[in-house]
Amino acid sequence: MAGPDNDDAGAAQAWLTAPSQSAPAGPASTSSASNGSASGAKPAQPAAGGPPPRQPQGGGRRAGVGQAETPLDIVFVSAEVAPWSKTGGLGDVVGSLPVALAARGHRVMVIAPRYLNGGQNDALYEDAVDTGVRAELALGGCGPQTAGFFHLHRNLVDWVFVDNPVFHRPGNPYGDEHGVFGDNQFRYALLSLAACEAPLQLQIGGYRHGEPPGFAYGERCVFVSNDWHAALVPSYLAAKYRRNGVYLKTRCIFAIHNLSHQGVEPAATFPNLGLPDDWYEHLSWEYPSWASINGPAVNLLKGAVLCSDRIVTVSQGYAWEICTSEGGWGLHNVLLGRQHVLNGITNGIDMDEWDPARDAHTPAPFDAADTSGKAACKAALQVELGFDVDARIPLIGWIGRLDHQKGPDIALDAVPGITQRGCQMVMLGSGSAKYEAAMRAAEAAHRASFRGWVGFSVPVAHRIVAACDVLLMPSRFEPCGLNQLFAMRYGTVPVAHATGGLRDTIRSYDPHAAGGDVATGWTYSPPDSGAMLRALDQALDLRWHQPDLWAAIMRAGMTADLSWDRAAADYEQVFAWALMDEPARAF
Ligand SMILES: Nc1ncnc2c1ncn2[C@@H]1O[C@H](COP(=O)(O)OP(=O)(O)O[C@H]2O[C@H](CO)[C@@H](O)[C@H](O)[C@H]2O)[C@@H](O)[C@H]1O
Repeated sequence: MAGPDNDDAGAAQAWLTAPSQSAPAGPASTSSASNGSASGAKPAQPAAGGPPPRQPQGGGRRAGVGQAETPLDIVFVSAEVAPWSKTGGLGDVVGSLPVALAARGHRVMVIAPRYLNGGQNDALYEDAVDTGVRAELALGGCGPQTAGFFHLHRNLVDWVFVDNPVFHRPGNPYGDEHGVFGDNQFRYALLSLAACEAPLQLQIGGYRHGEPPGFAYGERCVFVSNDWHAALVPSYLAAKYRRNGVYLKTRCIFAIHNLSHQGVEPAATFPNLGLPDDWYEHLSWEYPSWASINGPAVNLLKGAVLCSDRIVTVSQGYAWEICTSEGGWGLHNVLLGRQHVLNGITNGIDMDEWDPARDAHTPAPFDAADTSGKAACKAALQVELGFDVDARIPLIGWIGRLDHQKGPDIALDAVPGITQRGCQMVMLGSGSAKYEAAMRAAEAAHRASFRGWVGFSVPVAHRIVAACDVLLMPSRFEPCGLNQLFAMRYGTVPVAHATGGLRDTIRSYDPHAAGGDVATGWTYSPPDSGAMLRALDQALDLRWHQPDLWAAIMRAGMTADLSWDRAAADYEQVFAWALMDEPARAF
């Protein structure tokens, strides 16, 4: 069996039977639900009384990239971005949606921290040059702060990295082996305020349509601030800038990738945010009764829901779920109040990075026309894992953060049942120590046919996605999910809990369906191992007894339009709506 891979920068990782190292903590802040097409290609719904929705872009893959009717200056703000600082799906999205928007003719800047942790990952920032600009930031009780800006122009996008000592420390972006960093509210307030300065101060914006470099984006742009870490951007724009006559024509879209993290801290921290006193009401918050702590608090994500011009989340299913008491994490009433500006846009995937015909991490190329390379990938992974090498044995995979959301416990509960069915299974994940221990125990008990990998390794993720027959996604909730999309592109059939983006993107097999589109996988409910095993049984039965239909299911996934160009066009529609309206909070 193979030992640990060392090809993933900065990752601590090991097969469980190899000498194991502790994995970096997963992302976390201080606190903390429709059927659809295979492509997820439903257009965003308009706000009530808003303009009619744009027509869908067509079902199949489009020959070329569309062009924007109105090129805009767009500024993304995010705590993580692939490849520099990805810890999960947020990094994937912010690494690829901006590229898709730039390819459509927009001028796009992405602003994220310049994380230096002393590991191999630091080298990724070497191509970014110091602009020499130092922004003085007024962050209230924290005193004046300085932010530097490093810049790299690549794939038509301006990648800007905010530099400050708070981003230079061992660990992952959000924490280290001791847990989540205690000053994350301050670190991401600094990022958010620096991001507001970047379009005004950086003379980098000259790359659109052959314009000469050397001028600023200026104050007529569209911000896309992502998740709680960038949730102060709409508040800063409204309270600090518009009140002073700046950014009057700018709009801010707030993108929710995961509502369970909201950036909640005690109310006493409000003065540290550098916001005027009268802004407190937008952020004020009482912990819900189910929270383990109580007392007055500030909730950065709540502020963004109230103050941003439009809100986007990453699937239509999730846009619905977060407006319910079950899926709203205490914010459903606030979200219901702004439902008229809330849209769900299903994520795409990076079709270059996740291309089975050109994947540098896998041993053999394949595509929908010829899947023989997939069999080679499976055999290679069986060798690597020390499993029997046999194409007939179903190989089942699971990849994700070891977090309650992703249902690693549900997957682990099913291990005895899966191995009894004669399958092999591999799990890749990092995060909670208790789930890591459970993976170790499962491997010890089922050494012939179960392997776990503790750590974060993009190459291993590619090898598992390419090799497996089935990918399990037992997530309790899933705003969009990317692994099911990667899996479909590699002919790996997803079996997933019918929730959020999983239900939107997987066309579930229905033996009673009369004609129509071929399925791309299975969805099941409720989110427990029994329901998951029943769906897996149906899938395996079909694989054995109707191989032609199984191949058609694989092909349907592999040929679905999962590209970002479709989603990028939907984002453009949201930008256009935002620009038609007055700012949500003028001052
Ligand atoms: N141990 C490991 N080694 C290597 N790679 C690993 C890994 N663990 C996870 N990954 C990778 O990290 C990414 C995770 O994507 P998800 O869609 O599951 O995102 P996540 O839940 O982090 O983010 C949130 O944001 C995204 C983006 O909007 C939503 O899709 C999602 O539903 C929402 O919860 C994938 O690229 C996956 O392959």
